[in-house]
Amino acid sequence: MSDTDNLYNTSGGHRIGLTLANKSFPRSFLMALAGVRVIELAGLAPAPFCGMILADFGAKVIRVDRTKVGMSLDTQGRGKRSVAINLKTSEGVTLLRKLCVQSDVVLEPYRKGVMEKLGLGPRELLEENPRLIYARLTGYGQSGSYANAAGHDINYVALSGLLSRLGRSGEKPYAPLNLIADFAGGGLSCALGIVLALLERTKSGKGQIIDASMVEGAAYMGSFAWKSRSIGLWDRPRGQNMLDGGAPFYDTYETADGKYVAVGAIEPQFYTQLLKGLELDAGALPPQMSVDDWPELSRIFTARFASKTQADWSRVFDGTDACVTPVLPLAEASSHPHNRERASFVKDGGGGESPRPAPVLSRTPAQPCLASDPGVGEHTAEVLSEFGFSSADVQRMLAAGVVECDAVKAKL
Ligand SMILES: CCCCCCCCCCCC[C@H](C)C(=O)SCCNC(=O)CCNC(=O)[C@H](O)C(C)(C)COP(=O)(O)OP(=O)(O)OC[C@H]1O[C@@H](n2cnc3c(N)ncnc32)[C@H](O)[C@@H]1OP(=O)(O)O
Repeated sequence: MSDTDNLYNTSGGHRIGLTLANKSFPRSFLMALAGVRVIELAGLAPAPFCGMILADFGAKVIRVDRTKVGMSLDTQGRGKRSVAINLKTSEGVTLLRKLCVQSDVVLEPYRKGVMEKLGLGPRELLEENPRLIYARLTGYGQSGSYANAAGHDINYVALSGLLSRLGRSGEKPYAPLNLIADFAGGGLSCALGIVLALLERTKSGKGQIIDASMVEGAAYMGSFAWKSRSIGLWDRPRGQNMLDGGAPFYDTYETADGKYVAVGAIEPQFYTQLLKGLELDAGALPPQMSVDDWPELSRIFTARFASKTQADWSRVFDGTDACVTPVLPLAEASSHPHNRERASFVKDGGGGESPRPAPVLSRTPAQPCLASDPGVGEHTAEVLSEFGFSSADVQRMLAAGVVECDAVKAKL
């Protein structure tokens, strides 16, 4: 039995406890980022995802919410605690500075200059805590002529160059959800920067500033698109190349029941398996790499795939190297046998399903918190007490509107 088997059961994806080398350990000690304290200033999507990754792998993440907002828009709040602070008061600013002095990482998602205006820029905070890692996650970075502009994922992907390559032939560029800049190039790459800075700090003893631009993070994530131009992968217009929907052997097809399958049979030996499963005679078809014949081959494949249901095609192709898989809706991904066997999805206390943190570390895997996400100010009193504030201090700040507490959720 592997360590992963011990960590997650294989029926519903619930964590059933941690047992390594026949010993039981408390949850927090075994995670890779145990002992790391993170202050995350509440943002829209990329910084919350970054904070959730850090929390999943064991960091203590405190989300700083605004006061008077009622509810949080953070859907990536797993494993975090929330403190609500009014940073438009000088005492709120002083309070945040005190939290940062005792922390390892501050993560801020605001437009360039916002933190400096508040007196919370890297100069001030690193002077008070030279070990602090100051992560700035923005769209355009801290310099350049767009640095002050508002924007969202689609704008950052556009400026990275990648959006020009995404979309079907003859159609306009198409942004695939907000995955590329917000999450791959933003939250995930910022988390990598933080982990790298934490690693480096073990040698230098010093913190540093991370300038995470989503334009650059997206472009970097897409390095393959730039560097594989040398082998002609992108010579044709958008949507007419091998990996962007142009090739019949790398595409999706509708099945008889209105569902879809994904085909990725690139190598000749896998392509042979695809033709075999489709019961097509290779000798009667144009060669696989005859680009001019791709539209014709696509029509043949389309007709074939439309003749059976998705489940029929799974029966044909499962267990072969044809590289054909069902296109699963989100709601069905966790119940696919392969994902179920690996417990790739977890259920939280409220029954909501989401992906288990990846990758799996053999000795110190992530253990996602299955409790409900924090409400705004749910942990204000608890966290401030941990940072050394007396309950009289907290009561005074509550009365002055410097901080807010969700009394119901905090069970005060
Ligand atoms: C009707 C609306 C429904 C909305 C439903 C939303 C559902 C979620 C949907 C998620 C969509 C995700 C989309 C696709 C994305 O791409 S998210 C990525 C967005 N871009 C970034 O994060 C890049 C970096 N950030 C930014 O560029 C900007 O923050 C922004 C996103 C353009 C928003 O700009 P803006 O609202 O003007 O805010 P900023 O200039 O950053 O200033 C923030 C102001 O808030 C203040 N603030 C912060 N914390 C506190 C606090 N605790 N207490 C009191 N005040 C606080 C700051 O001081 C600052 O104030 P000020 O300097 O403006 O006076």
